[in-house]
Amino acid sequence: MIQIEQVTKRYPAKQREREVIALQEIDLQIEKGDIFGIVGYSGAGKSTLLRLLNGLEKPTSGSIHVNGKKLAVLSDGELRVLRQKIGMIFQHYHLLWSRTVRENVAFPLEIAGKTKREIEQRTEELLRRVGLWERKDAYPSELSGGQKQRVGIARALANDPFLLLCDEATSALDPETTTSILQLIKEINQEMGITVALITHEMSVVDAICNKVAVMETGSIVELGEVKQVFREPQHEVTKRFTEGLGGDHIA
Ligand SMILES: Nc1ncnc2c1ncn2[C@@H]1O[C@H](COP(=O)(O)OP(=O)(O)OP(=O)(O)O)[C@@H](O)[C@H]1O
Repeated sequence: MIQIEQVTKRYPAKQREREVIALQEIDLQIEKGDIFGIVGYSGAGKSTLLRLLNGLEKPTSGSIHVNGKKLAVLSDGELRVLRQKIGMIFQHYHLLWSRTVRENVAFPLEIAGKTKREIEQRTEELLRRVGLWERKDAYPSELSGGQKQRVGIARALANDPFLLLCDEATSALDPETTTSILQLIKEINQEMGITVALITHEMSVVDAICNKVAVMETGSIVELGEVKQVFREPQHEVTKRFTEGLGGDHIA
């Protein structure tokens, strides 16, 4: 589904600052149905990789194919259509604070030009799915962190994405809420067949729901493979540090 080949991303030097090589010769494949974890410390290049995946930025060199289409050759219009089919959730939710829960979920449907009736139906369906229909008229400021992330998830699913990108989606949540949000992401993956790519600095998140993992350090992937295998025999120092003391609370 996603093929990343020899991708390098450089940010040119600015006054007094040197050029940054955010990603260096990255090779990565994400297959349909994966819950793919990308883990690394701050500055490793995870967010840059996510921005390249949804076409927000272009690689300096190398190629990215999504569903067989090379991103670099898509027109702005084609990229926009593709991006409607890529849902995204964020650490700080990025909700519209002046809109109710229902209106937040309706927003991407309005942009996609759906009819009022379609929007009403789909919004109700999604809010019921994430367990927030009762709070449909609340404003984000009236919700807990976990509830806000459920709104974010419902909004991300609005246009039937084939891919869900999660940017530190549970990093602002307490452990119990984290477990329930990860459970929901897992269910979405299994029930709706949506492929998930998530970035995190917490190996416990990878442990809980991912089947594959890439460990990043300073712009490179230092370890890659099936989660079980990587956890059983971590090879790289960074992976060893990340996997130390993990108990293996996998969500089935
Ligand atoms: N727009 C930009 N211009 C210049 N440098 C950038 C830009 N975006 C990212 N970088 C640099 O690229 C490197 C990788 O950053 P990135 O945000 O991808 O890492 P990360 O692993 O997501 O870290 P964090 O977890 O802190 O978000 C860092 O050195 C960062 O300073």
